[in-house]
Amino acid sequence: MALSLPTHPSPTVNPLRRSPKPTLRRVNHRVCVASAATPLLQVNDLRAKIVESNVDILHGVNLTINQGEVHAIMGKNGSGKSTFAKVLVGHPDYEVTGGSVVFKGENLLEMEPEERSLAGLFMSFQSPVEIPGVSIDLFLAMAYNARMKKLGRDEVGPIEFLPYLMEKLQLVNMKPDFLNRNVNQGFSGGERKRNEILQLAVLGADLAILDEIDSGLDVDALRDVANAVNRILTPEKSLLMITHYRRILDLLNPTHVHVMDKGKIARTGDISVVEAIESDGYEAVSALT
Ligand SMILES: Nc1ncnc2c1ncn2[C@@H]1O[C@H](COP(=O)(O)OP(=O)(O)OP(=O)(O)O)[C@@H](O)[C@H]1O
Repeated sequence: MALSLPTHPSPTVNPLRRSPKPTLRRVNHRVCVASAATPLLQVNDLRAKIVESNVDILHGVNLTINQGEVHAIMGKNGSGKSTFAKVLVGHPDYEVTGGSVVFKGENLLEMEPEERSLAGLFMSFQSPVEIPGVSIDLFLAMAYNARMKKLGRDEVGPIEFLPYLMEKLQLVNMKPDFLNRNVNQGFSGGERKRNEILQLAVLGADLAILDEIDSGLDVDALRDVANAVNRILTPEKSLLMITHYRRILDLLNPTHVHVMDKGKIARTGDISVVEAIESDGYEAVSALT
């Protein structure tokens, strides 16, 4: 890795994170850090359409996420879950047609996708891209240093970055030889998901959006990925996950479960919402609003 010499302090302390002034509270088995004033993410009446076809997909999404909360969005296929997540990170396929999104007190919709990531938003994609010829360690070092540069901080050299990377690799229970693989090339479904979680561990985020991180995983891989997410999550970090399955919810203990229907959040509750979905189906649960 051709990187400049290290100049910032211990790499085990992620310099991308800024310390809040927390007060502790307990939500659903997790000790959370309650921000005194503003929510971490405040979405109001968000509307969006597909740029190419002009088809409206989001029809007024409302959602509030505070520091330390774990939110799950469920819903029928095609209800708009992934579109919502992609609109949050600024995917160019979609145009916001109404509403507002405030992230850490700032207007998220005015930021470029890269700025959103720098501000502390991370998203895993259902189908991550392959990058032939670029090894994972090099990719992660480049991504990490790109952030350092944007933040006006010194880049990190290999001598400092590698121990930091190895620590994160251990955190997500992956073997070092994984780092020599090219990004997502020839990866199994499980390896792709683990790679996404490794990226999250290395780059850090105040709000991680995980879109179907559990899809296609065998039971052992699912438990590994969930354990890794639990180890990455600290009390002041928040998670928004999209899933169809209860198993990951049991492992990640969401504080809030939402049901999306026709581009809106149709119902919000705790894990009992999942029980209602399992016994009565989405139609019945959405119709309760
Ligand atoms: N870029 C796009 N081009 C064309 N259609 C799109 C695009 N993005 C979303 N859609 C359409 O918008 C609707 C919502 O899609 P979205 O992927 O958000 O649903 P979802 O709730 O995540 O579904 P699933 O549970 O199957 O993943 C679908 O009808 C989908 O085909």
